[in-house]
Amino acid sequence: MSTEAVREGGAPARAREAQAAGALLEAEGLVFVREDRVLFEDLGFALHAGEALQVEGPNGSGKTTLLRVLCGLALPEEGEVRWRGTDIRRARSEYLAELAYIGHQHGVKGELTPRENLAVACALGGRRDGVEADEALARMGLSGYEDVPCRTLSAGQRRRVALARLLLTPARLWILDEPFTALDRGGRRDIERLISQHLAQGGLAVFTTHHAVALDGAEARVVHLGA
Ligand SMILES: Nc1ncnc2c1ncn2[C@@H]1O[C@H](COP(=O)(O)OP(=O)(O)OP(=O)(O)O)[C@@H](O)[C@H]1O
Repeated sequence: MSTEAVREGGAPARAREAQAAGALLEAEGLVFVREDRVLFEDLGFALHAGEALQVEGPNGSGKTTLLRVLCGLALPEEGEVRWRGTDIRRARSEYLAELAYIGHQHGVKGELTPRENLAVACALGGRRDGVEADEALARMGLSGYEDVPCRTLSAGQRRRVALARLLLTPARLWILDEPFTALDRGGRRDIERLISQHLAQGGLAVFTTHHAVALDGAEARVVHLGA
């Protein structure tokens, strides 16, 4: 059985206090059991505007599962996730309108070009004013690759296409599963800056990673899963 420790986050009472103080994303008393194995239990935290949460733990400890619970894609045995004080199961469409989720499988379509992938993402998830797709691709180091099929790009370049969506999305909450995977050092730094800017503008971010992360002007709180 996996054990779970929460370095930051904690008791339901603390989550309720944080809500009173204006927390946007709250988890309270989350329990998730997979085939008799407790991945996490009594897990809670509260995130305010401008705050980030880093989910750490060894392979198989439940990081992706926790992100899926936070997105409403997996149901916990117990506990609830609230956005702006309302259980996400009761305010699903409002929650999804403010959420950008980039999963481990990042969803970039290989037969589409980077430009087309971003057009689809914007059609589905909305678009932030004032940023063009080509500008986002350039910022992610993809100038010159706008019109090639994504299947011809490297793993790191495809990950950059996926992350370019973050420059275009109007979403307030970013939930990112291993955003640094396959990126070189410059790419990792770009994503750290992107997350930092998002937080500075009042956004929230939850991410998993096996890397040390250096945010500018902010420090991510840490939830550690597993033994
Ligand atoms: N669809 C599924 N059906 C059954 N078991 C699953 C499923 N998805 C994940 N698991 C199991 O749940 C556990 C947690 O998986 P999860 O993907 O959340 O871990 P993780 O911490 O994200 O791992 P990694 O660091 O390898 O990405 C693992 O033991 C895994 O085998």
